[in-house]
Amino acid sequence: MGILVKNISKSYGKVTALSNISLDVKPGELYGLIGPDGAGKTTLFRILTTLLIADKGQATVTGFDVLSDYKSIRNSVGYMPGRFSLYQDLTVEENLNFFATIFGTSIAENYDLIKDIYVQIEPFKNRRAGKLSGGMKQKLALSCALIHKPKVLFLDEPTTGVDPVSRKEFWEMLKRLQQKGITILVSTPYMDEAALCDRIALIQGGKILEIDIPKAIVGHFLKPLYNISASNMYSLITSLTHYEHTYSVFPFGEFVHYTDKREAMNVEEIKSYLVQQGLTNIHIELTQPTIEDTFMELAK
Ligand SMILES: Nc1ncnc2c1ncn2[C@@H]1O[C@H](COP(=O)(O)OP(=O)(O)OP(=O)(O)O)[C@@H](O)[C@H]1O
Repeated sequence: MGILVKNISKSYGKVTALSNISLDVKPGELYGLIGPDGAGKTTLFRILTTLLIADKGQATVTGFDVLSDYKSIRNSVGYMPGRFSLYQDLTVEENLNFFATIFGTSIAENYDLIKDIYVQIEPFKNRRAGKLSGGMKQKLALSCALIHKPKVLFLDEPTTGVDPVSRKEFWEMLKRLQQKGITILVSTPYMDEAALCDRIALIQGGKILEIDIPKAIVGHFLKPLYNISASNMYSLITSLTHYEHTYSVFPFGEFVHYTDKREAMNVEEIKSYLVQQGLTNIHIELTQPTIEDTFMELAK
């Protein structure tokens, strides 16, 4: 009994935040909700943590219904919202004590579960939360979300605004929590983090584009994909955007990711077109699609 979402819809006035969303998260799964800002991720988290009521559809968390059993859900889940989950004027230790107290427990009682994470911020336990770095705030917020031993953990964009090293450490912590039997639903706008989940749902504009294991998601990208580079990135993108055979083009690190409308594409033809456009140092090679490519294609 993990999380079950069936045909959930939610609008704010004229804005449709979620449109007929269905998904299921298996017990013990690390499940990613992947999508850009405004995709509807926070709205879904708020519905599942019983802070918001959906307009339509049903949802259960560990078998409890979000409407009729909301009290049981609140006792058995941990929620780390994207922003403002900590009391900035309380110290690290006071924040943790506060969250433990409202759930009728103590830091000592559940220390085992948070130990790995908390030891890293314990040296700063007398520092106010408002004065912590992004990575430290994130560790404290996770400790607070875990202090009552939840069965399910909801993490809304936990790595947004966090440096790459702390992001990596954070995902390692999530893997360890998963091994302790906690079901985790995590949202992120970072496509590279998607590959670290057992399963992912790609979401945009309140709709699910695709659900699968990360490896299989890239299998949904069917066109040959090319890495193209040249002396001037800006005019490379502009030229390819205006090329009559272009199907898709977008910047990808030091390259442009390109697909062609034609069944059989002629690399030399593109090269000579780009030379005509005044570009030099042109390199074109086939490449493997990433989750980001698949997302862009499905969102088209
Ligand atoms: N209280 C609200 N009133 C009106 N519109 C809202 C409200 N909350 C969210 N929205 C709109 O609903 C849509 C989905 O927002 P939501 O916050 O769920 O997305 P998100 O994927 O979490 O993105 P973000 O990371 O930007 O919060 C957006 O268009 C947003 O502007």
